Amino acid sequence: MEMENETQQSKFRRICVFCGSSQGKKSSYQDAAIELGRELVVCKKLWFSRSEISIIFQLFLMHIQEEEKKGTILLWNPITSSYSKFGTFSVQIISFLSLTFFLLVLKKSLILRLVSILLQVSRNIDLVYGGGSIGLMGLVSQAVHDGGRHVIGVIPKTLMPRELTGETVGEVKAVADMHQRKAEMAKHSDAFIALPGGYGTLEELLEVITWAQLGIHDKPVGLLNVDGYYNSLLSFIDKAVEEGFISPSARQIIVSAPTAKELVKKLEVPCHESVASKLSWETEQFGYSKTYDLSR
Ligand SMILES: CC(C)=CCNc1ncnc2c1ncn2[C@@H]1O[C@H](COP(=O)(O)O)[C@@H](O)[C@H]1O
Repeated sequence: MEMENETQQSKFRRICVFCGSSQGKKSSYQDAAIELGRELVVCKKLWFSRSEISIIFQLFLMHIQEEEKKGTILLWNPITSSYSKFGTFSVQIISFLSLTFFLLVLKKSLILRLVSILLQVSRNIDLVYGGGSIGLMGLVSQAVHDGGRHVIGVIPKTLMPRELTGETVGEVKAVADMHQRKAEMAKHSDAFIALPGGYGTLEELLEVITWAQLGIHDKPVGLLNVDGYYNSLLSFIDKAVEEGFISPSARQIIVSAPTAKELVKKLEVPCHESVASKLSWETEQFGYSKTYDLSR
């Protein structure tokens, strides 16, 4: 039996999340931020690998053999209407039959459903974000931190006073300004996700899309379209494609989904090809002497 996709372990080590410094009016935005945080930490495992099945049955067999040695396993004999002890041969027959039953008779979907209820596996993705505990930023960072993953907040020195950003969980990276913040956030991440947000979120999102278009990085960019919040932005982008301002291949840079689970799953699949040749991000234009290579 072919077990595709044997593991759900993520290919991403760190994801950068852009989101509102406000919580938004609907509770669904806040729920989505928490759900995204949890999704980075853990996901339901949907598959057993062959080696795992074999281990489970070995353990099952060992358990039955132990019980059989103790003589605690009794078999109901309908002919004599009495219980008799379970022999080693019976143990082997039962183990063989149950294994065959599991692998050949039970439907794959049923096995998967059972397994997805029973098992959880870590995604183990760390978070990079704008720092602070205000708005959706606070909710997503707290969820990742609570899940035991590393959180890196990148904050410009001028925003560091707590009354502006609130208490930050995890590691704080102080940077000179907003430009350096975006470069640092991008450099330390393997993918980007935008939750609902305002000007700041839009600016950060559009910048990483533009960088992908220019070939500065080829990291996936996801839009968490909670309750259709970004529908009008997506329509506008489609209009720009129609009118010839955005190329159809550059349109593919944005991957969107209504839930965190679907979005992270979509991002795991290689999505956009490098739209332009790879460049190194020269930040001299912003007054830095250092060259940032965003490809990590
Ligand atoms: C001075 C002031 C109003 C500070 C508010 N406090 C903030 N602290 C940290 N990052 C922020 C703050 N406001 C906006 N940002 C940045 O802009 C994004 C959110 O902006 P917005 O709420 O979508 O538009 C965040 O990802 C973050 O990178």
